[in-house]
Amino acid sequence: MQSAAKEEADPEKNQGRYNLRRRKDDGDVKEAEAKSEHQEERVEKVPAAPAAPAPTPLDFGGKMGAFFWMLFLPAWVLFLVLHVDQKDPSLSNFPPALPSLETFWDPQALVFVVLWILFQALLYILPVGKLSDGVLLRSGKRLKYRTNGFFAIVVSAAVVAAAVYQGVDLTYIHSHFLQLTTASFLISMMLSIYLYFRSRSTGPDERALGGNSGNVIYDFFKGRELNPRIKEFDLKFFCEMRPGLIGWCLINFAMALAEMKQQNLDAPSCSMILVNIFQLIYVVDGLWNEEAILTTMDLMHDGFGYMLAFGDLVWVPFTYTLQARYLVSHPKPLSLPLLTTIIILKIVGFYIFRKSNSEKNAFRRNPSDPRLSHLKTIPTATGKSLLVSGWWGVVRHPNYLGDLIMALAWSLPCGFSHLLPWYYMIYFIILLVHRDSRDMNECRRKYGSAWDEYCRTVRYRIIPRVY
Ligand SMILES: NC(=O)C1=CN([C@@H]2O[C@H](COP(=O)(O)OP(=O)(O)OC[C@H]3O[C@@H](n4cnc5c(N)ncnc54)[C@H](OP(=O)(O)O)[C@@H]3O)[C@@H](O)[C@H]2O)C=CC1
Ligand SMILES: CC(C)CCC[C@@H](C)[C@H]1CC=C2C3=C(CC[C@@]21C)[C@@]1(C)CC[C@H](O)C(C)(C)[C@@H]1CC3
Repeated sequence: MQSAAKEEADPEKNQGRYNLRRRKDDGDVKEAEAKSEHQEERVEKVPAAPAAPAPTPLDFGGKMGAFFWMLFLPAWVLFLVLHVDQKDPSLSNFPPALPSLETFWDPQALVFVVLWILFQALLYILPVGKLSDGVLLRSGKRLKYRTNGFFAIVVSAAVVAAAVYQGVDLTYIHSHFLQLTTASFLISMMLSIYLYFRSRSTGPDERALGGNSGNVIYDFFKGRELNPRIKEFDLKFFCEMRPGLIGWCLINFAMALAEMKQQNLDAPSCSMILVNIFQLIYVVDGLWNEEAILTTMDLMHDGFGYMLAFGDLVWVPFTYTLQARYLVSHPKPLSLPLLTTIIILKIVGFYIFRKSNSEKNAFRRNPSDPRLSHLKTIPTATGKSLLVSGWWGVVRHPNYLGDLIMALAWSLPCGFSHLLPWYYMIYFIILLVHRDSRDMNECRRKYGSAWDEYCRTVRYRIIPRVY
């Protein structure tokens, strides 16, 4: 029989067996049997790589659903882009008139999008910033990620500021929004096709459990390969954290300039400043805590396919900026009580969001972290434990709760004249409720009775005593 240390170092040889370890906070490690009830000490089973894990059940309405979403999502983006441009973007003016086909296409817009992505790729590969460890993969490997997102947004901001100072007119982004969206859509489509074809030469350990049904359309949509890389360049991590996310802030800033131009203002309106600052804080926080993304669902479980490529490169930059775009031609003065309420909501939401995400990330990175020793946990048969007190003892997704409160603070500055700027709030509720149910199924499959015990202890999913 191999020693615990040797088994851990060579997980390939340990298929089907577990290495049981009980960790005390003083770092003492000894072999032990796992207990099934709550316990003071952390019990960690270091998992051996399972041979051929069962694929997960189909999601998003299965094969037909994937086909529907692939067509519906770009159509929905097009609707939002065109509808918000109308003088009166109310539901009674649905649908917006379709422009002529040639209006969709502008080669210059494509060049700008490509240059932006290349610029972000350059910042990503620079040997600046930390190299962070990803989670342990089924193959027993652990990937390294260059987490220099904060550096990337600071350099991007400096470059954009210099360009504006030199007289570059960023309101081009406002006037060519449709063409920029089309260009980004084309790039996301080409990327998805590339991802699908390259995934055919990957082994089972490199594939996501959820994107390998055998159905071309479903797998293309969901994504087959878990961590597609070109040498050290991680495509999923890069796309999720850089061009679209930083592009979101760039577009918001361009909308503030467009508002000043269109409304003949010396400075952006108060609502526009709030939306810009709030969303900038959200993005900067994500990049500052970039390492935490490595323990989120997308990075750990989802394959990289159309859904995420489109989501990262089109959906985020061109729909998350809707509030700023709306405000360009629909100014909203804010009363002092409303302004104060909005700011308080943002602070409360952000606090819950950040604290809960950091707590889970710190726990997943080091279950023996002395700063978390006061928290109760439930051991599971996979070797990982579940937090059952602290933020993750209040509801099962405290991070979603914080995110939703922030989303409310982003929509309120746009007022109640139209439903359109509330789109993000409505979409986000649907997205997070669906993500929560996807995650519940995945965790039940992974953790079995331990997950049921967690759900019995922490009864509510997102909102205490409500849902
Ligand atoms: N703005 C946007 O468009 C979006 C923002 N988000 C935000 O991104 C963040 C990440 O979200 P997401 O990836 O969906 O989900 P989570 O970060 O909540 O990750 C879920 C995973 O956490 C682990 N986990 C669940 N419960 C526990 C527990 N009690 N103790 C320890 N680990 C637990 C499980 O993974 P395991 O056990 O395998 O480690 C589970 O699969 C959230 O703040 C969310 O609001 C998400 C989607 C879109
Ligand atoms: C197109 C579909 C309908 C849905 C696509 C979903 C994607 C847009 C989102 C899936 C998870 C995301 C996250 C963020 C952005 C949106 C997507 C890509 C995130 C990077 C935003 C910033 C946050 O701080 C975060 C926690 C890092 C987010 C992680 C998840």
